[in-house]
Amino acid sequence: MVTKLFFTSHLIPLSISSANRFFRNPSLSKPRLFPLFCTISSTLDLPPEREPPYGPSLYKGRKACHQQPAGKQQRQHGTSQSPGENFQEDDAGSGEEESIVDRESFSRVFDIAALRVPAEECFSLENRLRGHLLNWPRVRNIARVPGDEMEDEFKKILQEKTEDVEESFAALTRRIYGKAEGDGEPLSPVLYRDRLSRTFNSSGFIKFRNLAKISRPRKKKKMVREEGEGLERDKRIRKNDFVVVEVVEDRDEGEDMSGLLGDDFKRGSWRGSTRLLLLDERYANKDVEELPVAVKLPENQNDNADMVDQWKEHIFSFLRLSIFSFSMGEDVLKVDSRQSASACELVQCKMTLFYNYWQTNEILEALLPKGMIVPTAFETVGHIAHLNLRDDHLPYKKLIAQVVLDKNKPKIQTVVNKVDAIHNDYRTMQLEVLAGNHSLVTTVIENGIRFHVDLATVYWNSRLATERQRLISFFTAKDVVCDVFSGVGPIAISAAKKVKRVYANDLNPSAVEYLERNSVLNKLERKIEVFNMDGRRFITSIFTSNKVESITQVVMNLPNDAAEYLDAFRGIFRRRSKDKESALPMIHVYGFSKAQDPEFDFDERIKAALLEEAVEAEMHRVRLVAPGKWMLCASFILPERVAFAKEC
Ligand SMILES: C[S@@+](CC[C@H](N)C(=O)[O-])C[C@H]1O[C@@H](n2cnc3c(N)ncnc32)[C@H](O)[C@@H]1O
Repeated sequence: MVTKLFFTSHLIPLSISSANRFFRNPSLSKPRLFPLFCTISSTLDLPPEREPPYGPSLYKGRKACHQQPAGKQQRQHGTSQSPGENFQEDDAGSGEEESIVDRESFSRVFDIAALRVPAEECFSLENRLRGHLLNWPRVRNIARVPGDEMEDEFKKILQEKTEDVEESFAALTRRIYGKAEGDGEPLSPVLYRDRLSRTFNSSGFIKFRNLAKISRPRKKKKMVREEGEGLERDKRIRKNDFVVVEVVEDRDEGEDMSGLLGDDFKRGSWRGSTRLLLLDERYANKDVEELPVAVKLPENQNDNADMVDQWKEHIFSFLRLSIFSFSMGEDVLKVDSRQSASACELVQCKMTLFYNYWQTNEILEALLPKGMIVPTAFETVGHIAHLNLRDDHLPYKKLIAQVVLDKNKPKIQTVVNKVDAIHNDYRTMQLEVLAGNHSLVTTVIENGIRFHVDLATVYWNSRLATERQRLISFFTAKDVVCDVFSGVGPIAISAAKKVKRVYANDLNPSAVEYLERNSVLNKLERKIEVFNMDGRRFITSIFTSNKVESITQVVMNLPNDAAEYLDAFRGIFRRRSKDKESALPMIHVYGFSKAQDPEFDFDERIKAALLEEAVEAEMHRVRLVAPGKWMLCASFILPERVAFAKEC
């Protein structure tokens, strides 16, 4: 018999005395490494004036009680374990590094009321109860618990008329104990295998080669047995589970039938397959009478105030608590005469939300000192998340990185932070790996093109993807492109897909190596010629070679200095006759400006480098790279006077 259990209020804000408690490895929580943690008094206390928020929150619920490590030993001996613990060990078992965040401390248990309803009716009831069901992000309001599914064979037997109860039960026994020799009843595959394995000894496997294979039970999902608060439960917890719903049942009542039909057996199974419709948190621990009319009323009667008596009648049929009883002594399955196909019952549940449930900001808010801005934004380059931590975050950098990693796996495998501003010629970033694997070689897909990148040795900026697309959209199939500062080739290779030919250059040997690799990777190596030299030398040599006549577009993406390389274009055509028809190339040069009028400022720099006033550049603001600092792209046709200048 299912009974309702009532709990006292559970909305107790948790008080955690020190963030050190969130560290799994005690050595990492030492003040030596994280000095500021010692000063944190409480991260999960709500300010007194604030109500606990509606919906799931780390400020609400009970903390799941855990049995600390000894884990593996306990499991081997079949003793109890907490969900959070199992969840973490599953992770550890899958080869993950041990986390410095104590994930278990983020498990929260909430009391929830639910209607246990016949499986086949749950969707229509879900519709009908809309507005009264649990509406928490990412939590389905239809829940399943172990033992809620009845096998078709049993269902068939139970559907048979009750007069034939003895026969039904005999059939059931035959199926369970395999006593069906010669009576024509097919055994279930499990019983069939069982009988085979009992019929043959180990050498018999030779005769039935597949027997070993079919007899081997499928790898079971880990079963966890937990004992706590006077309740006993079985449940499966998969690695990615972030919520577990358990029905709270009174263990003293009725017979303990677990084990009779397998570990998942529960009394509820006998009434057919069921599902739980989780009711809104407002209805937790409420008595039947306290439930809203809409939940209790039969359909189409919601607005009829005179139907109170009918409601009451309905409540009793709706919330019937006893459906079947099972008499072991008589070996007879008795079906309660009040059984109804649409019987529902109100049950109390425990819903546990695990670490995986909470979002990055919720976890970091709990971990970091009060008032600290929570860093949640990051850039991604392939499998790498790139944080830009502020100075006050630095004492917590590993913790922050771990949470970012946990919350963004499997896409993110490595979390890094920029150690210093970019100073070097190759524009590479000094990165510190904070969490995850230490490989900075990754694959990025941009506009359908794959690039291999080693962030330790080459430049890459995913934020420029749109700009690169904009630029390439101007190119045509007739163009010949010259990329002076090409890096690993995001512009050069994308352009090569569209244009006639590309000459790509970079000073950084590693960038050039990746550029070549990426050309091959994208099967464009025949259209790209790669150079490894200083940009100025490259401009001079390419324009004095016989390739010059064909170059129509020049890209100069080195925003810090590119404008100052423009002087290399002075006199590049001076050995040519002006009469000879040669197209002057279009130049796209990038630059930064902090000026009030960035376009004017950049234009001045271009004119100064070219020693030419008559430059008609079209300016485009690419993005604001820092407050008041713009990245710009100036596009102009190389003035004839510059190209044919006699002096350099
Ligand atoms: C801002 S990155 C741009 C790379 C590429 N265009 C992109 O969008 O990713 C500038 C590139 O110029 C290269 N570089 C720096 N100084 C150079 C020079 N003097 N000559 C040629 N390349 C240079 C760097 O190695 C770097 O790869």
